[in-house]
Amino acid sequence: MTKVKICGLQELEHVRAASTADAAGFVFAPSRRRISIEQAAALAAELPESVEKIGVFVNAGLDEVLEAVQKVPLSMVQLHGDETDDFIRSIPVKVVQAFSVRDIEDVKKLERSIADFVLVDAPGIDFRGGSGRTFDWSLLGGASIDPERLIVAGGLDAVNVGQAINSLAPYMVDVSSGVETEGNKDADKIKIFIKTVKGDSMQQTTGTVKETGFFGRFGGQFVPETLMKAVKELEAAYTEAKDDADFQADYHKYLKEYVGREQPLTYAARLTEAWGGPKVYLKREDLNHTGAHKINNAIGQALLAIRMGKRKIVAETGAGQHGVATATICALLDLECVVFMGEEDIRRQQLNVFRMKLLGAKVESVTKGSATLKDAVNEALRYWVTNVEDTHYLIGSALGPHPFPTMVRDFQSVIGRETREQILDKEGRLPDVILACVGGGSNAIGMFHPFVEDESVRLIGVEAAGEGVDTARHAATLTKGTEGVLHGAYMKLLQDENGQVQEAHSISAGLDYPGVGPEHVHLEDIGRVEYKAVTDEEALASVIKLSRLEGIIPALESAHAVAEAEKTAAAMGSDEILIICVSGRGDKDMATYAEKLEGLA
Ligand SMILES: O=C(O)c1ccccc1N[C@@H]1O[C@H](COP(=O)(O)O)[C@@H](O)[C@H]1O
Repeated sequence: MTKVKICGLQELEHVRAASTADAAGFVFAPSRRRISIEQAAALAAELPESVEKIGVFVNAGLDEVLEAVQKVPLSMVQLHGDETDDFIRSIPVKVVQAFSVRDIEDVKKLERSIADFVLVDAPGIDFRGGSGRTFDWSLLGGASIDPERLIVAGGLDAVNVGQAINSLAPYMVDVSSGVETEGNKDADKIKIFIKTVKGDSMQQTTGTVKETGFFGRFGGQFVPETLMKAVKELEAAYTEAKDDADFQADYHKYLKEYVGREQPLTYAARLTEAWGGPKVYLKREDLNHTGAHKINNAIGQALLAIRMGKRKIVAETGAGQHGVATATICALLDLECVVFMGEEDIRRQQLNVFRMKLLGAKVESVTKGSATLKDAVNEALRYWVTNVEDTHYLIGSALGPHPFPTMVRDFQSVIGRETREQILDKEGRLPDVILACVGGGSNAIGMFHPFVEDESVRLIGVEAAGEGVDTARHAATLTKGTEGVLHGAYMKLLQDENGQVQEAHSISAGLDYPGVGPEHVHLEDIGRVEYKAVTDEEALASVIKLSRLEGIIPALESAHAVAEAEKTAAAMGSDEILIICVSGRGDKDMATYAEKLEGLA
């Protein structure tokens, strides 16, 4: 099992919290975490003998290192400076040599290390280490280093450590900033980190939940132990609620009286004429209160949270539609609401940011990674880990650990159920083709689910091809992704050969997620649903078409489904029926349309 080191300890309370770790680090180098040899000795005395006591130095004199080894006493020494091989040989205990990894040249250097262990870290900012930043783990892909000598550090925390272990299989993981709050060590975070790695790492969880929440081979509950209780509690609460007539009545009352359901299935006469093929119908999720399908799910989960006695909600948002839906429901039901949103998405979707604030939600800007949806999910998960007792994570798509993908699908299935009844009513038969856009995949799974058993109905999910699926800038997870774990579920995702999650791109903030809901991956796997990809440019052209032909300005996400529908319709006859799910309206995208569409129009 991977060992854990908690570094930068300065106070007794935190030393105690770290007593179940395998190693404790004391920083003697220039740092805000620096302590004296005497202080380290007093703290080390409180630790069990089995815990390694590691001193961190940067270009210190040999006398200082030897004094610390003897007085603390230290069982290992960690060197972050430019220490020579002779210096390393002079140290009477095991030595960890740290390397900042920026490029392949750094990897070559660490391969030559004579130290007992090699520690890989991100380059420091103010000091030689402890910056809280991750480095590109894939650089170690071809490195000739025995994993039994490898210690991984740099920006680790309870959320990403599972992925670090899965990618690099190191001897030990080392954390400092990731177990701090506002620059100080946090006893809860220390315990959570240790438990995540030792008690129930992502790898170990696999075995325990094989039976639960899988769609074929996909899904599951790949979460740290610290979230397992909350996930199980949610699973139990949802299992009970979904069969409870009162809960269902309440949920449907809000859908009718607050969201404004049922939404029409509009016959698109001019689009039908322009495409010259099948009869085209539009399922009008754009008419929902708050402007998109997201509210169907937000209401269901908020009611469930209240049923579980949780009155605080955390959510992530990409385009802002889920954030607005969540903030809306929280205002309505008097729940506290925090929404994490990538800085890049905040820039693209300012109107929705203001809406959320106006509704009383706190919007937290996420600057890590690509500062988009996946990073917002990471931060929301982190927040949930530390506030799990009184907070429900109201996830916005059919993603995450079981029961989220099933639960979100069920709450969104109102789309497909209404559509089914409406088309039978209007045409007396089922449609030939249904299309919906897929980011995480919630409007699509809600639309498809009631038709999955109807083999005559062709189901097409449409992903974002961004600037093209053969470029590096797309979000076509099902088309180009490979299998792996992301945000608690086994799915398909955009990752490199070392399991590093890649950045997804789409002009549409709601589609640029590098994974996809596990049920979609299963439906593709068994050949029930086809998945296609549409570029930014094609989606923009469809915005113009739908606006001019039907007087409906779609959201950028929905425009992807319209673009693919046009291609599909070209091969269909006039006796056939095609339905497009218009998942949301374009108000939120108006700034992008104003910027991009002048030339095209
Ligand atoms: O923690 C410090 O302040 C520090 C200062 C100088 C050298 C190393 C230091 N700490 C080491 O840095 C890495 C990564 O820490 P983080 O989790 O990214 O904050 C770790 O090995 C610490 O031992």
